[in-house]
Amino acid sequence: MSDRFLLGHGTENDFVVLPDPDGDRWPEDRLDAALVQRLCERRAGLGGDGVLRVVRSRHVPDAAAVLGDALDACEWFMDHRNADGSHAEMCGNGIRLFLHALVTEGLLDRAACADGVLVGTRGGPRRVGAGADGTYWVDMGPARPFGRGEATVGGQAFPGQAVSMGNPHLVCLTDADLDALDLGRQPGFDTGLFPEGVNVEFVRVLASPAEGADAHVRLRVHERGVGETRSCGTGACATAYAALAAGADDAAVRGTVVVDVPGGRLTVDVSPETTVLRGPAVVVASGELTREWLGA
Ligand SMILES: N[C@H](CCC[C@H](N)C(=O)O)C(=O)O
Repeated sequence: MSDRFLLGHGTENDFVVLPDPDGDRWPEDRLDAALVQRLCERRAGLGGDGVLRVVRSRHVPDAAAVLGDALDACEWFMDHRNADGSHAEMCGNGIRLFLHALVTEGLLDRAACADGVLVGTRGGPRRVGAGADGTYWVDMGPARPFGRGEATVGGQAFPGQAVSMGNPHLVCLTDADLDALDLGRQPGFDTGLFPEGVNVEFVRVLASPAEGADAHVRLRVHERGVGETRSCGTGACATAYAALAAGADDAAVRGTVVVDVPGGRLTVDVSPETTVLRGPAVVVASGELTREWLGA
């Protein structure tokens, strides 16, 4: 049995990638929350914000329930876990790395990805494609606002917009000094609005968007099930929606937003119909987990 892994990232939101095409290397009962936590530890393990298992959809027990009629069209399934071992519905940086890993592992031809490949996720099917510039794009589906909330950090309140990208986000537009925020612990939030927890973005809207962009923002993010990360793809999409919506009525939320995250730059195209996320993906290294570590 191969215990091969890859390490990679999308704008420094990094993941342990476990190639498991036939579902026999890392079945659900082996890749449990405890092993995910150990893999993601940055000293005693490989280190990562989460784990991406690369597996054909037919080998994922809950794939039929989340994909429905799209099951046969999604050969591959992104089995994502947060660093704490929890499942999430969607991961925007992770799914770009997922497609890139399929290409680097020789399981998919990059040239066949220009028009996009349908990938299964626990948030449903998502189309992911290879850009001509070496980046990847993801059709993330429409941003869905679902109320107003408030985050608290160090006793300071930050009003925000609740937005679902399949997973829940609270986007707090603020003039505060983002670098002064202590995101070493989970910001306070309304558990009534977010009963399953929430990813919280703190966002500065910058002046003078770059050429071709309708808005330019900078964010820091505290991710559900992880902690502060260098980037969050679904968070960038939720943020782009909220930044554009702040100045328009919901029906007219449309535009291109440049999102600067601590780990790099993402671009998001927002429309009432859908949200397209664009950004890089890098496979850093590959290797084998040792018997010693696995048996530890
Ligand atoms: N922590 C998130 C999942 C990962 C999202 C993020 N890494 C991304 O790139 O979208 C959640 O529990 O909803």
